Amino acid sequence: MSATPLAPLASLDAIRALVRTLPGPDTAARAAAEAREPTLTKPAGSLGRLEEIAAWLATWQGRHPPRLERVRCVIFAGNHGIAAKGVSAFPPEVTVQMVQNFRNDGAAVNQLCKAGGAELDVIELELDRPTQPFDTDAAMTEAEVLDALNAGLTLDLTDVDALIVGEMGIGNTTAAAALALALFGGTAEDWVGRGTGIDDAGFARKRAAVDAAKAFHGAALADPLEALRRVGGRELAAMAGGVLAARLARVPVLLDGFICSASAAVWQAMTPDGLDHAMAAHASVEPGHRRLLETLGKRPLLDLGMRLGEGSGALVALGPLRSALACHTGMATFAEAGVSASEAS
Ligand SMILES: Cc1cc2ncn([C@H]3O[C@H](COP(=O)(O)O)[C@@H](O)[C@H]3O)c2cc1C
Ligand SMILES: O=C(O)c1cccnc1
Repeated sequence: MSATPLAPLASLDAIRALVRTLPGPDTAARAAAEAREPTLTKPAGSLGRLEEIAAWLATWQGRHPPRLERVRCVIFAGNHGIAAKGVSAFPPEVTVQMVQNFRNDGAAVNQLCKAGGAELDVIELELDRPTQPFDTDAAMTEAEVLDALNAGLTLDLTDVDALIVGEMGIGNTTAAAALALALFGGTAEDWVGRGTGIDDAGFARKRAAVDAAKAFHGAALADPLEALRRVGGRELAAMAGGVLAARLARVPVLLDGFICSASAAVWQAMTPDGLDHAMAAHASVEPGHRRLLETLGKRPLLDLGMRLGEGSGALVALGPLRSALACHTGMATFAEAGVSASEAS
């Protein structure tokens, strides 16, 4: 386990090197969780995916029993040059206005943190300096994307049992679509959805922006970190950084919706096991999200028709996580309870 917080990394190559040496699963902790499960007073497998969650928490915390005492939710906010091109139903100033709402305890994420038992932090990433419009330029310079990655990489995860990263950034479903296309191919139609609820004309502009980005950046998008720099955004890079920091600190991650998942997907595009410590909390209404989760091989825990971002879907999924943990750690075994075990051998 690495010391936390990490020192900022000096280059994208340093991040590439880090991704080549990611810590793997703790197989002893997983074995301990899997050994306990059939001893508990229930028919084998009867708690369904709750059993899988308990083993996953143990595996990626490197601890049995796992725990969920301290859950951290960090919202990163960034502004996007592409938002000036009419790709969102809302104006770009909503980003900073919503940050104020987070600070005033007025947003969905504030209520869901309280309901789910998570600490909330909001990190603003140069809101007065939007990224460049990525259909005609690279969104960020190398120094800018590195700074944003480091905002997540240097999160203090000491004693944190699970991490949720969320975002606020008007226009960022367009950036997420462009990033998903860069990482996994396909067409703009595959990845572009209506985000905050854009009308038909705006939806066409969104697809055109993603098509234009594909044509403008071309083969340069083949490298995942370069794709993040060219078509991503500050909050996307920071979320990716946070997900990587969590892997190094042995902290399991709950992925939120489309923007969060596309950002984290950079690591799986770089190395096949890059997101094994992350579980898909929910399936967003944004159609690109389902496609992305299928591509990543991740089955969402919940499907509640949500399409908000802010970490909201991941926070709701703390319910099933806490339920899984309560059963795994609190249930009596057949021997303890004097309940007869199954007669099937
Ligand atoms: C009031 C409000 C609160 C939000 N909270 C999250 N988002 C979500 O919507 C934005 C992405 O959608 P698009 O790409 O269509 O702009 C992001 O800020 C995302 O976090 C919000 C959007 C609005 C308007
Ligand atoms: O899936 C998401 O996270 C999402 C979808 C629409 C708008 N904002 C976020």
